[in-house]
Amino acid sequence: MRNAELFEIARRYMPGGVSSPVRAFKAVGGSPIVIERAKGSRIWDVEGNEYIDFLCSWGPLILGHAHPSVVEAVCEQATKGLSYGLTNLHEITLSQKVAQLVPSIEKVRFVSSGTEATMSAIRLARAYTKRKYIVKFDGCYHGHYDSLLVSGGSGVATFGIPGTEGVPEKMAELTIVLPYNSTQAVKEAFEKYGQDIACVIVEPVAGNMGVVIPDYEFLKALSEETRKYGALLIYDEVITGFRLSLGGAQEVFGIKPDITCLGKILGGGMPLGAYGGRQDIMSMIAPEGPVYQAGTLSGNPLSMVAGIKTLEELEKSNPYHSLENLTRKLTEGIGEILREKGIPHRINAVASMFTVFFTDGDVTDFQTAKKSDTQMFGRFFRALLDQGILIPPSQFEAWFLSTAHAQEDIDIALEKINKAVSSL
Ligand SMILES: Cc1ncc(COP(=O)(O)O)c(C=O)c1O
Ligand SMILES: N[C@H](C=O)CCC(=O)O
Repeated sequence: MRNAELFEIARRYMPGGVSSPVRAFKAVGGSPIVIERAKGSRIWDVEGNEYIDFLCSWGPLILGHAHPSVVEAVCEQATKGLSYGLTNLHEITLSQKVAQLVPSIEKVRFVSSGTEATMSAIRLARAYTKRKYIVKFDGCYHGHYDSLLVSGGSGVATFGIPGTEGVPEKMAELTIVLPYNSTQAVKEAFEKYGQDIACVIVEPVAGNMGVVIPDYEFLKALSEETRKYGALLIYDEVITGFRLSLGGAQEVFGIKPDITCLGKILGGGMPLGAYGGRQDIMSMIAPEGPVYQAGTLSGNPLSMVAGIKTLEELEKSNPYHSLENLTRKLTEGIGEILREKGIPHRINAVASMFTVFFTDGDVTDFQTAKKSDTQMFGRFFRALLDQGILIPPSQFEAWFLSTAHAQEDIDIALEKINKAVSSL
């Protein structure tokens, strides 16, 4: 069956035909492709069309699709049991590895998604500080937990959804939303509400309004203000963890948050999230402390072995420098193509994640990201798809590279992007 026919069936039985809104291609038009298989840097739809994949499952696949050693570990584990409901050997290995790699983490709790990680981290911060308010930033996305949907990025931004439908007003009122990269706004908020703020949660490099690079002074101010007022600093490293470096954004910027949320790469393509931090904070979690958080499938052995193998591969090859170089070649090439055609754009890139914004102004926060020409992005997306290039189906998301992408993929991709842009 063809993509469109299958998606019609999908629409009949799943809201919007999808399991997560961003997959519906609504912001770019046309019918979504339906995926059959993937390997390395390539992905194929049910019609047999091959694409070079820069979506990379929204970030987890830093080793590319179906990396042999990850697949082997998962297959081997599957023969030994899919879930135990009790502590397993692999959880112990992965917790040790996470504590060893991520500078701020002494203890870690595994959950099944990034959303669970941020939701639980907020609960923990509120319990630790005995305060109610949380601070988040306009255009940052931290999963779909009630308190964090306010002014969210990702699909909330893509579809222009307020993010508060179904969220009790009393809950939404406890979230203070500030502009990303505004040190002044942070200082003013702390002057006004400082004694009631439990935590600040931030994407240390924003990925969900498209990639936005943090001003170092802004990150420093978050650290200083939270410390000064006794609030906790939560780094949501669900995207940046193990993507910017083995120790994540906190290692790159040399700033230790109080709590770190992880996901995506941590599970190497299997469902996995985690939150961790200092001993004194983490010991508030049940059964050591009074903050309840649990999960039937938490610490699932398949996710654990996929995560362990992924981190081992990253440790072995330390691919960050070459990933960044390859990303630079791609972004410089795209920049050249767009410049030649006179198409206004900005490209924000950090390590192996980047976004091409169709705007003639710098993108430093959600307000400036929103100035992008989303109609142009839609045409660009579809022209690329026709050429066999898959990118995130929204202006407000990040493209990713993996270690499976080779120079040859970049050369082919640039040729195809050139053709696509000529047809716009
Ligand atoms: C920075 C960030 N935090 C949290 C989440 C939520 O993770 P998940 O989709 O696994 O619930 C995402 C992505 O969805 C994310 O990009
Ligand atoms: N931007 C989101 C995560 O980073 C996209 C994943 C999703 O919502 O399905």
